[in-house]
Amino acid sequence: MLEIIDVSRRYGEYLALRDVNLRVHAGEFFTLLGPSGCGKTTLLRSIAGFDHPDSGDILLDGKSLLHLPPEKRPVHTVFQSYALFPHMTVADNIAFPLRMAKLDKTEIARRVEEVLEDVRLPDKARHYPQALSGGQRQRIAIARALVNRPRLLLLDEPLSALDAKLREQMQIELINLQKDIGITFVYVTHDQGEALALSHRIAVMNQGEISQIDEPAQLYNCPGNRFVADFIGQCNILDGTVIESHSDRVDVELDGLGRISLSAHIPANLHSGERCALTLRPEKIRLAKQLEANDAELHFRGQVHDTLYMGDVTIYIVELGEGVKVEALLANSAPGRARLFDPGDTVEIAWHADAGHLVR
Ligand SMILES: Nc1ncnc2c1ncn2[C@@H]1O[C@H](COP(=O)(O)OP(=O)(O)OP(=O)(O)O)[C@@H](O)[C@H]1O
Repeated sequence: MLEIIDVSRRYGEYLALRDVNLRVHAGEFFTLLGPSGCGKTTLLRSIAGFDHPDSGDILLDGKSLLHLPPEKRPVHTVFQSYALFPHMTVADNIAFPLRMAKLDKTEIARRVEEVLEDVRLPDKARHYPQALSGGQRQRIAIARALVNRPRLLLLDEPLSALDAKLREQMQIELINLQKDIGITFVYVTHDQGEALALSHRIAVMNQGEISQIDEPAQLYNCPGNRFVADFIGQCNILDGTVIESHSDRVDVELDGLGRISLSAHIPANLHSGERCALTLRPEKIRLAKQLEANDAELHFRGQVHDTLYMGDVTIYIVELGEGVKVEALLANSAPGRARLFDPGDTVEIAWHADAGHLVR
């Protein structure tokens, strides 16, 4: 439905977008995720028409948007700051774009009522924005964006002004709202947790380029490169060298840990001598005083270096030798103690041979 084709944007010397290509499907909740300055807002503004690419094209249903000014594009943007008019009631705020479009009064009233139902605030029509909570204001801003029935809703960090509890509640509401109304969402955030929770697919951006586009679980479990592994969630990144690459497995010498053999999650065309890294999520690691041997697993012995008590879980940083440390995470399901092991304790750790994901 939305196609970004070879889009580049330069600000002076700085290349903010570099040959960006992506496709968003109709009805999809699609997220642009990346650290500050990676270009996600520039891309969103280019879709909205507030910025113009130097090269490339942006198509909606096969037609280029580039020659259209923002107000002529069938697209609406919701910003982090709600941008509601404080002197107007909620109903007047929502009606504003319809009045601009000179719709008749009964049609305006009908649509305002309908969209207030969509965002589940039908009784707030006569209130002023300052009488609403942050979450309610953002829902009204979304209602105002939806009232014109855009083909595409662009959302630029719309929840970042809300506190953590309210944010989670609004995330659930956004998922349900998008499902109910079926409009395509393109969402911008630097918060990886939010992206994983909300999106059908995520484009991870790094320095103006798309690093990987995938579904949340795929991005988390099978990162395509070190940047994605590191940016999404906690991750152990164990450097190594390819010893031998076969059609069905690869042998890798992990720095300070020795040789391992992997038969899944292997990048294509690895060659002997090439540097690589095993990416391994902390919750995939088993940790105990003693672990029974299991042929499917890789076993190591180490010493607890630090512990971090997080309430629900405790993170154990275990030194496996020669300065190689891994982070393992254990749920604190038993009541009472904050940690099972203390710094200095000798422990055994193990992970399934295919639990990690090899990247270049
Ligand atoms: N109008 C502009 N003039 C010059 N440089 C700009 C302009 N707009 C953005 N940039 C630069 O382009 C890069 C990408 O900016 P952009 O706002 O797209 O990043 P972002 O990923 O949205 O970051 P953030 O999350 O901080 O908003 C940044 O380095 C920024 O400084």
